[in-house]
Amino acid sequence: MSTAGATKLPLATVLRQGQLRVALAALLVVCSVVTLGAAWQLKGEQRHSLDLIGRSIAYSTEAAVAFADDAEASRLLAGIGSAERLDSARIVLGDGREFAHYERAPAGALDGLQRRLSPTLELPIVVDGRDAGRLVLSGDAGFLRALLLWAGFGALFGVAVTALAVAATARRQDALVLQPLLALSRTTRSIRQARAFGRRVEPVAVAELDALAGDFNALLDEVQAYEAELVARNEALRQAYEAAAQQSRRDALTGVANRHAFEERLAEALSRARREGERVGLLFADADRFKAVNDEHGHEAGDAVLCAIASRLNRGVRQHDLVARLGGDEFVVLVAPLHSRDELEPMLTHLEALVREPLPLPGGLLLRPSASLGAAVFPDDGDGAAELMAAADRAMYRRKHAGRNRPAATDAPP
Ligand SMILES: Nc1nc2c(ncn2[C@@H]2O[C@H](COP(=O)(O)OP(=O)(O)OP(=O)(O)O)[C@@H](O)[C@H]2O)c(=O)[nH]1
Repeated sequence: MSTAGATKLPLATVLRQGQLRVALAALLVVCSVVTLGAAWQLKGEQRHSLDLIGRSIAYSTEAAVAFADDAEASRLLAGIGSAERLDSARIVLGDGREFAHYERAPAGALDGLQRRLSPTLELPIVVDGRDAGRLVLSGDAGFLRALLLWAGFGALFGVAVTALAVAATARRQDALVLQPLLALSRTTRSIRQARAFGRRVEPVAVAELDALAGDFNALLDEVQAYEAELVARNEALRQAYEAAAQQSRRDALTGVANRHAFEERLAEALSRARREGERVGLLFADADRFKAVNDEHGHEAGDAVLCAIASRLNRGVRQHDLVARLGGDEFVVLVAPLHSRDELEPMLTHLEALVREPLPLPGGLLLRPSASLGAAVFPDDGDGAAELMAAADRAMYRRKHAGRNRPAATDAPP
């Protein structure tokens, strides 16, 4: 049976309706059986007593019939009939004539029904050994009416007691079954909405529901552990990604920015400078006679010189300037923002002096690295990155050819 789309009934309604139906059906069956049983039993008793009353009347009226004293017969019928609460009593003679008659007065609205329910009895009246007539009696069904009334009251009382009992049972079921189920439902919803997997369902009194709550909490334990594992994995991945991203922007030998990172920063600095109307300085540095260092002292000494140049350039620039190695023995410095190109010449001199500091190497070797630097300025020496790089490179070569390590003019006048 599919219940998709159908109106959903609350559990409380289903339980209460079920209980009420069962209780009322049981009440109806009990009332019916008790009432019918009592009626059947009473009717038997009444038939028996009507038989005794009939015999008594037949005996008492025998003389009146024998002497054709209908007045006496009627008096006797009325006396016994009213004392025994009969509906009616008649004496009918053998030729069919009514000899004497008693009829009680009608009793209320249900009198007709009562008379229909009344048992009847016919007895012969024997005078001197021959049939002189017959006695026709109709008993009193008032007891049946009373019984039906009592059954009705009993049923009403039973319905009231049943309703109270169902209400009390429903309250208990509410506390033991419905409320825990509703709490489980509320907790599930709030966990789903807030993704709060740390919440737990409270233990409950009913064993099966408590087992359900326990299973639910165990499931939450697993979800929480799984979520924590995912968070840890994500964090590890994020850190690995960041380290890789950092790594991809660093020069492996010297640790300063590589060409890729430098080109990005230069492009950003130029677009900002265009927007804000600022200047950007670009320094190009090339180690002097570096090949000779490699050739005379070995590749490791050459590497040490490259690392020293990188760290000395880094030491000599402002905090927000960027030193990068383009490759081989070539370095660049991004000076941004630059307020005046006059700032560059002292910077070049300072950096060259820093690079020239003696460099002790393992084995007691003492080298004096040197580098030639040239500068270019945006927008004076070029509008784009390539033009600026070329201008700075030219300035560096002029300086190098003018005599390594000696200050040289920049590519364009200030
Ligand atoms: N040790 C080392 N040497 C490198 C590295 N990359 C490039 N080189 C060497 O650097 C040298 C570059 O020499 P050049 O710039 O052509 O010449 P130079 O001797 O510096 O001459 P000038 O610039 O005219 O003074 C070459 O011999 C390259 O083999 C590196 O990572 N480590």
